Amino acid sequence: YSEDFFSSTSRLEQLVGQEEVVVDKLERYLEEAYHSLETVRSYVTSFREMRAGSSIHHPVEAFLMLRRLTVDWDIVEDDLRRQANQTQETLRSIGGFRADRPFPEADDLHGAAVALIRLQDTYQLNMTQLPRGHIASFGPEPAAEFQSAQELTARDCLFIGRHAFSRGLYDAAIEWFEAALWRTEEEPEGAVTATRDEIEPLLTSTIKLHDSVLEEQGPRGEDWRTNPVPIDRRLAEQERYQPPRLAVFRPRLHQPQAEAEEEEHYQRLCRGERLRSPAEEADLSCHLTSNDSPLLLLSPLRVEVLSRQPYIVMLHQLVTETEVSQFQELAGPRLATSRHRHPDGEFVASMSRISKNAWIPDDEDPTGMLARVTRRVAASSGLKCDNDMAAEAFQVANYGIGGLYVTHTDHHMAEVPRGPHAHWETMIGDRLATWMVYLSDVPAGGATVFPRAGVTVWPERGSVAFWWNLNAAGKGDDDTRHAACPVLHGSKWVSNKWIHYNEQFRTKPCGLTPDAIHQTP
Ligand SMILES: O=C(O)CCC(=O)C(=O)O
Ligand SMILES: [Fe+2]
Repeated sequence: YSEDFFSSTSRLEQLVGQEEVVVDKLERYLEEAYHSLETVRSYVTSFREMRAGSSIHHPVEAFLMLRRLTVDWDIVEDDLRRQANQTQETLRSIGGFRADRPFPEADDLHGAAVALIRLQDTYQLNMTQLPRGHIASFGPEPAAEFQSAQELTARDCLFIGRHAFSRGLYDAAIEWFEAALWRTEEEPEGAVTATRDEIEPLLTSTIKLHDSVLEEQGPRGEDWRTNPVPIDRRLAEQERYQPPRLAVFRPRLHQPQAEAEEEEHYQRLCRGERLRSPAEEADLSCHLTSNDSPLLLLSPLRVEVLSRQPYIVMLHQLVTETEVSQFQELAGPRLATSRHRHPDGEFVASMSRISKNAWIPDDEDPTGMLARVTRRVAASSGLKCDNDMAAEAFQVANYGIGGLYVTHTDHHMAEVPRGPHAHWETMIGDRLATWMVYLSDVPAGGATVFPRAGVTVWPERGSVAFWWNLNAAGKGDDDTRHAACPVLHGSKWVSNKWIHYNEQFRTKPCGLTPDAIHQTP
């Protein structure tokens, strides 16, 4: 597989530097080309002026004409030839530059189109504003707005619409084709990127298909999606599309959810909606604790309890600004497209996890920073982290625009492990707890959400989300199912440390009941 660009902002930042080199070459070429073309232009102008007014019977005109066709012509020819060489040279130089390093391919553009479709969907972005590059933020802070320097053209909207169509997202395709239509009207004459004639038939046939898919197959399936009601008024008036009463959304927390329901919870939490009632949130609080660790005596943990059951906390400002930067520097060059575990135990590149990540063992950090933070993980969790069986190496992840991680559990040993690492996994036990530090603020989107627990965690640079995936007896708690929301604006970096069950048996015994849970720090 080739390393893509769209799945991480870190990679996109490198790409800006690369494009700049190409643009510098083009700019130099343009300057030289304009210079050469100047002599060609003055030759042309000189002839035109003579034709317009004077007569060849004038001796000066006669002289000038002969000069044009001899001396001047040599110069023009030289300049044209020089320019041809420069064109060749520029092509060669840019070609060589591009061949030496990775440049994006069609897949990257498709990835970016999918990201826009997904962002619009998850955050219910306003379709009259998005094509103009205007988005509003979602987050704990007061709403902010982000305006891009450039806008999407009619052709861009058409491209994205086609993309939505080919993925069976007929509702989104219609919205993008409609956007393409009104964008054509805003484009100045002479700079039109797509025409009505091109878009309208597509829109019409998509609406037809939308309605017939909805009529025959329903609004949602494996590989298609439509609006709940047909676009065609006459079809929409049918009895079956008359909702008897307004469908009210009622969150159902702390119980297994069907896929569509979990998705609904996920999207609402990503947008910052509250799914828990005030009564359910009443027992949440903040406290300071040194968690019985001498390491935290002078600077206790600043714990914000986000959920009691499952126990999820934010440990505010536990990693310093310098450490955060060091994490990113260590991980940057090692980032590779994230993979996920295929049912047969192998790891495959993934559309359910759009990010790049890297694993960094503590002893590969010559500064000793990772080892120091690992000791802080142990102190703040009260768990052993000092060998390979107790805890995994830090995993650092960087998400791209629209980058996400679909809902999952971090524990994965409800079934007996299979695949090449099965023996090792059985020996170390499942992932008891997750310690995840945010290495960046995210201006819009990018929250970590728990659809069943009804919790949204907003990224905060230097702060740590910590939760228990297993109960005290080592059984997986599926209410910890969680996901990373798509990044709407910004760059999201996190680093995880997963702490395993079996090595903790001396300090974390089972509880008095089979379903006792840990609720520290
Ligand atoms: O990035 C996030 O917010 C969550 C990441 C996560 O769940 C994971 O890496 O397992
Ligand atoms: Fe996770």
